[in-house]
Amino acid sequence: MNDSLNGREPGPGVATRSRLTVVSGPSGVGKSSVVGELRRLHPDLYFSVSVTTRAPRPGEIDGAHYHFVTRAEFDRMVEAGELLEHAEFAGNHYGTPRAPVEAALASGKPAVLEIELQGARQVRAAMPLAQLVMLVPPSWDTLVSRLTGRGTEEETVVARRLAIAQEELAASTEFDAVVVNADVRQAATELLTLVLTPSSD
Ligand SMILES: Nc1ncnc2c1ncn2[C@@H]1O[C@H](COP(=O)(O)OP(=O)(O)OP(=O)(O)O)[C@@H](O)[C@H]1O
Ligand SMILES: Nc1nc2c(ncn2[C@@H]2O[C@H](COP(=O)(O)O)[C@@H](O)[C@H]2O)c(=O)[nH]1
Repeated sequence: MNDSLNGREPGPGVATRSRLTVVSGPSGVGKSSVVGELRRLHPDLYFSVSVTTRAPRPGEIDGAHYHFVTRAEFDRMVEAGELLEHAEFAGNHYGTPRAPVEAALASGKPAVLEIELQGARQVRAAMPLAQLVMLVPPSWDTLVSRLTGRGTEEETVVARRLAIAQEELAASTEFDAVVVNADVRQAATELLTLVLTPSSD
């Protein structure tokens, strides 16, 4: 099967081996850190910028870290079918703009999404040839100290995210690959190999 559009038929002249990789994993495991390193290792990949209703953290830039949108705008995008997947996570809404991902894959560029579990499941259902990678911490205590040490969320939000983290880690068997984030550079190198490996179909 041709995998350029991850399960859908390509148009004429479309490159054939680009692939969508979903990077998921519990809050605080280091997804942004590892994907940031992946971008430094291979700037030519396509990295999706999500929309979110969450307020920006200090230092986050609209259009770079996220597209920060109102709930009304988020709902409009959902209604218009502009999101490839979307989910509510710990009180905020997040989604992947569809058009840029499809354009990247159609042009032959591997694309990388950094999203939570519900979204990963939606991508798997819509694009069966997408590759799902879960990033896991070396230990539960490490995850707790990374999330609390980041200092970006209040205690109640940290507790909420850790409760969800237990469910996310339990779903690791649904994923095609599991990468342990003990060292950011090492994890990004492993991820790069996965991202550049074509699907076997
Ligand atoms: N391998 C690592 N060793 C030590 N610290 C790390 C490592 N990876 C990430 N961190 C630190 O852990 C914290 C959480 O990392 P990061 O924000 O990348 O996680 P995340 O999975 O993207 O979180 P969220 O899903 O909540 O956005 C940050 O302070 C980051 O610097
Ligand atoms: N389903 C989606 N999840 C997303 C998307 N963009 C980010 N995320 C995930 O949300 C949580 C919380 O993120 P934070 O920036 O508030 O810490 C985390 O797991 C992200 O990976 C998306 O477009 N869809």
